[in-house]
Amino acid sequence: MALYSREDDVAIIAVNNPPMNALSHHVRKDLIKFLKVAEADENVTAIVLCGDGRTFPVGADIKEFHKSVSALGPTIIDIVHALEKSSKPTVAAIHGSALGGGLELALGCHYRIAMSTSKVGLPEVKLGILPGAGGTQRLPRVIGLDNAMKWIAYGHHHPAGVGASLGLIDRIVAKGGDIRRSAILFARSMVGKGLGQRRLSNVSVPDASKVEELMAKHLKEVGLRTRGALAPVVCLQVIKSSALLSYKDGLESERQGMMTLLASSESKAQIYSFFSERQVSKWNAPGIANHATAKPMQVRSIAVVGLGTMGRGIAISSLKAGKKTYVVELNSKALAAGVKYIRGYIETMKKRAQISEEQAAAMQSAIIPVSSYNGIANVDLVIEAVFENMKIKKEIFGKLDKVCKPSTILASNTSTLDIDEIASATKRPEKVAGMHFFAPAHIMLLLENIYGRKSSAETIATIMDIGKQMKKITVLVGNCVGFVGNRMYGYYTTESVFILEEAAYPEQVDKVLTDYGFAMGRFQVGDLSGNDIGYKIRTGLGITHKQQPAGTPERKRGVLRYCPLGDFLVEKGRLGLKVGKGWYKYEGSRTPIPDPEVRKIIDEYRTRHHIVPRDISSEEVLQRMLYPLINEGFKILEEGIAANPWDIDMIYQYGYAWPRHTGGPMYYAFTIGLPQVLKVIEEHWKAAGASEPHWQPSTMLTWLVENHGNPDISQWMPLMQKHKSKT
Ligand SMILES: CCCCCCC[C@H](O)CC(=O)SCCNC(=O)CCNC(=O)[C@H](O)C(C)(C)COP(=O)([O-])OP(=O)([O-])OC[C@H]1O[C@@H](n2cnc3c(N)ncnc32)[C@H](O)[C@@H]1OP(=O)([O-])[O-]
Repeated sequence: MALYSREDDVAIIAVNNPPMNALSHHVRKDLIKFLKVAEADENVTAIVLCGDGRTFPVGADIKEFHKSVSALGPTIIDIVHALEKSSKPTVAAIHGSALGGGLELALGCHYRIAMSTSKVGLPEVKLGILPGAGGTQRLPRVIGLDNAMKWIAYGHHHPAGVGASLGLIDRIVAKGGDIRRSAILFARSMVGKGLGQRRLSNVSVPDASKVEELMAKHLKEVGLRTRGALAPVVCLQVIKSSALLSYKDGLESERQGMMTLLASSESKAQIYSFFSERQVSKWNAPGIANHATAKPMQVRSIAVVGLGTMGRGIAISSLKAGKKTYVVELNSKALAAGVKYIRGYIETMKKRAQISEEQAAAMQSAIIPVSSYNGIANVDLVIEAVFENMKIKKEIFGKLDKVCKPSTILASNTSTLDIDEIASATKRPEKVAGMHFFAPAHIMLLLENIYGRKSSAETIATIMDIGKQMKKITVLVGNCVGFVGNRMYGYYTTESVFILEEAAYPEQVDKVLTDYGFAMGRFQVGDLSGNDIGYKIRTGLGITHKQQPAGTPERKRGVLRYCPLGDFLVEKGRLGLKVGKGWYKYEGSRTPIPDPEVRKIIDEYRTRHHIVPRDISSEEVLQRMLYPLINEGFKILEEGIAANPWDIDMIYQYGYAWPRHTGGPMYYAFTIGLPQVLKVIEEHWKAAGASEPHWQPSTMLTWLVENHGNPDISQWMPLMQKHKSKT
């Protein structure tokens, strides 16, 4: 709802719809009603619009989208026009954030004042839509076309001070000031000053003459930065109309753009992503604990064992979260190198104004270098980040168990290994868990937390809480080889080399993936992370080409199909970007260049095995790259390793750069339709049989299709649970 009050001659209309003052239908009704009251009251000379509680309105109510209530009048644009039309000065008093429809309301006001700590922006593009309450037409009239294109096409939130420098905010109230009081005084001072030019629909766009040039510039940038997404392009086209058409016709173009985007699968995927991102923090470890009941332990200090690339990043994340951070290397040279890197990184963040001087000083003084395990006996949490080797990890956990106080939680940053086996090296398995960070750990937003069979509720709640304190998207999953992310990714890479054998070169596969929306294709990613990583894993499994006894068929490992092309590359020194050659060659930059040498390796291999390359469609490449991963996702849900499909999707968006506008692998499957996905998987399974088990259809996928067709993604788990409880 909204509340109406008077301070002498100034009317105050305050939105009161916790937690974020979203502009739900009942709020919109109140706003129109109170504006009429204020307009009709001859004792009112000015009107202040504000938000109660945490913030000014942060936009339309996203929960109403794709429901009929979103279109029920009054709409936000009706309120914008009522604010603008008012014969009395209207002032938006912004504290917290004014975003989306909230900022559009503020743009309807004749004046805007804001706290210096506030944020403003039109982030609709991140929901796959555009500012649909006049924002595309009104913002360019205030801050110019160039800035408006940047703000709207990328959807960033901007400090109020930046808004003030562009003329969007008329006055800034210093931290600690009283925004409502300032707005009342400001509104009163504007009475009788004339409102003509304060009504944005009367004003023209300042840099309208540069429209074509700006359009070309921004379309190019958007193409590179948000590959394959429709909303940024439609946003730009609609903003363009603000320079070319009347305000009224521009609004019509905005309305049409909004209809197109609202109907797109992209906006549904983005809205799903918005809620999924928040949903993952409401974790559940079935039979052990959940977010509502389990209490985290207070963690004041964290020790990071191993200062390689991962350990350094984890230590920086710990310092950023304000923890006393012990950094551990038994070798003094390695310790010094690690500490030097971490200290240098903090200074760089300070220079780039990413952190303040005080924060940098606090982080520097919270680093405690240690060269023996005894030095970390009293820490609350240890995160081990040494080599991916079970024997070494077990040795370390055994030692930590002996020296650390009984309450210390011991976590491993393993990306694939069995947490229960690691825990078995200790006498405190209830205090052992996995915390799988993604490189570089201080930058990547994903944290995949793993609970073991014996992890306690408190241990799980604590690692989830630490993820939140580190400001990561923290997803809880169960224990299995590769957990969720890498277990699924394994089949993505497996299938990619099968495609090379049969039909395509790396650049052709990668192009299909970048056209789909990935920033990089699978082979470019391989080169970037180092092809030797996969090679080491395959060596650990004893399956590389060189490890086989003479006479082993090159394309088989037991009954399984195998493709050794990746092995050949590494054995020829083509480790990837770091050595200037891998699946591609690199000539002094990170730009991948298709390499005739690689084609030769593939061609010779095909000739040796009498494979005649065939034409392959982009559709087949995409299906073969993505469907095995989706199929494995269903197996992961079926086994209870992930509690919900959105857990998997968030892991993929934040850990594997899955294009957000398609929602993630599981949501994408829902968009395509589960029956269609299953049909393709079954065809491959029929053709490949037991030699390619990743095509064996998941029981859950099959059951859902046979019994429910393509149920809404929110229903997958409830339907399965109901079915299981009956059988
Ligand atoms: C159909 C025709 C329509 C035409 C008109 C179009 C008008 C307009 O152009 C479209 C829009 O405004 S689009 C909107 C443009 N605006 C945006 O995109 C801004 C969206 N919001 C945000 O980005 C973040 O919430 C903030 C940065 C504001 C705060 O971050 P923080 O401090 O980390 O807090 P938090 O954890 O994030 O949120 C707390 C709780 O609030 C919930 N909730 C939040 N906003 C909501 C909303 N608008 N709605 C509903 N709920 C919303 C959130 O789900 C969570 O619920 P839970 O049940 O507790 O999990």
